[in-house]
Amino acid sequence: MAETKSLIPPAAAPHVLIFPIPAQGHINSMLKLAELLCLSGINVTFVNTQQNHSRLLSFADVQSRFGQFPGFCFETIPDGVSASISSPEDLLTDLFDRLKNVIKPGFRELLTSNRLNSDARGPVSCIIADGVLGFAIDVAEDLGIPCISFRTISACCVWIFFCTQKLVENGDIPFKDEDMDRLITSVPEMESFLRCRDLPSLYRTKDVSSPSLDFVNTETLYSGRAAAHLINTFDDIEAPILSQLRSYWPYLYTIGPLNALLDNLRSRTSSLPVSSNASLYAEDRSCMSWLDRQPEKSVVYVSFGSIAMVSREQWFEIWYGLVNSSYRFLWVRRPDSLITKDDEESHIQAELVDATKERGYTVDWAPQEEVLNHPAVGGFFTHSGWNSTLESMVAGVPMVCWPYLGDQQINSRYVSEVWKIGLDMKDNCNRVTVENLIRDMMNDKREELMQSTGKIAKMARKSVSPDGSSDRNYEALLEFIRKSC
Ligand SMILES: O=c1ccn([C@@H]2O[C@H](COP(=O)(O)OP(=O)(O)O[C@H]3O[C@H](CO)[C@@H](O)[C@H](O)[C@H]3O)[C@@H](O)[C@H]2O)c(=O)[nH]1
Ligand SMILES: C[C@H]1CC[C@@H]2C(C(=O)O)=CO[C@@H](O)[C@@H]21
Repeated sequence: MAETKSLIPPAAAPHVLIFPIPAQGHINSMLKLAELLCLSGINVTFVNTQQNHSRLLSFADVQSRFGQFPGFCFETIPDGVSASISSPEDLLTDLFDRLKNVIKPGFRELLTSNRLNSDARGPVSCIIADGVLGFAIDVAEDLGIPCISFRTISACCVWIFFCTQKLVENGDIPFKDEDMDRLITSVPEMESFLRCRDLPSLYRTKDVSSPSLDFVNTETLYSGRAAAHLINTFDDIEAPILSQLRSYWPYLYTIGPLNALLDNLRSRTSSLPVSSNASLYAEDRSCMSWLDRQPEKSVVYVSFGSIAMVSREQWFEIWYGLVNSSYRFLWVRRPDSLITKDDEESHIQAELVDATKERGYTVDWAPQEEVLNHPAVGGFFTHSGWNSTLESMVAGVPMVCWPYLGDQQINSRYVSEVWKIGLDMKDNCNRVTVENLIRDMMNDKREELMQSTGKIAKMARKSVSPDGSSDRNYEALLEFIRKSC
């Protein structure tokens, strides 16, 4: 990978505009890409919606992280602030409405007004937009510049969305029976292990033309119009799927795990220690000193990402399961993640509170990448969001997976059946299962899990090191961006 000594881009450097959908998992990976491009001497404008931008300014030190790059700047567009969200269905519907009615016109206005043109960095020469924002491709076409589509989920999930029509023709969806363990054979490369329950959660609908599934399918097909495609994955773990996708998307650059690629480029180009914090929530760093006091590999880290919501019943099953497993735990309880009904009383058993004081620690939000790399952490109880999955792979930490929505159902199947780096608790949230799987991860099945975890972590590091697949693809991406300027 070419080194860049100066952080000031040359006068004729390309100007890339990066645009994620307004969600934590998407902003995290796209900000990593933004930093990589800055380190490679590219000018970058990063577009956030207003609300997320103020949260980033409040909770993540993005100003000092990006202040060192004179070629970088943030822009904001309106987001259409929504009422409080009380269910995952509301969350998706609300997001899709805001994308259509507020964010899309705001984005077009930003690019077609003079706001960006008076910029000393020159006009935007290329857009990198979230893979589900097809309208950005239209805007790029109107401006006569290329749009690169960045899909932030796993390649295996993208591939399933590609196969929706086949799933319908084969009668696999909508599900006709209650047997969620039925094998699905119409997704090439997954015939031997894909069950109904492993399909992305959007397929759990009686209506295959439901707005949410329709949105994702339409966007997946539409993104074929993009000039190139990025996925935050690496070839070693998803090779068969990637060769299928490459027959549709010839310029598909796999550049993951982005957190590891960024660490590598940072260590080669700059000596400043920088944090990757891109949190939309206030991080509680007190958990790091708590971890410092725990024995090596003794703690189960528990976090279900930025979107998942748990019912009160699930919350208590998880809590009992953790306590009954007897392992130490650090649990991220995002304040907006617990679904409560007004009439519910909170009788928390003293035994739970006492056991938590003794061997548990809870925070609203944690510095997750640091936590996963802390020597005291021995396992990750996760919702299988794609960033969390990659971060765990890189840190070499085995997982217990409790998938919630979207790609998480298929990610957890790959974790348990293909990569064998974790155990899948899908659709089965009760205290006994939690207890048993935590014990399996931390003790009974630890040796076999650690063997595969070690192998995958090594592959991940190799892919981002000089001449690894992701490193080479990143170079090819730079070449593509430079040619388009
Ligand atoms: O206490 C916490 C919890 C999480 N994180 C970070 O937040 C991100 C969470 O991302 P992810 O694991 O992908 O989960 P979600 O926030 O749920 O992400 C959404 O976006 C992802 C990328 O598209 C999808 O894979 C998920 O299914 C979708 O829910 C990760 O980088 C974590 O390191 C923290 O920093 N602190
Ligand atoms: C909020 C969800 C809608 C689309 C995103 C997605 C994708 O297909 O890229 C999957 O799950 C979530 O991350 C997003």
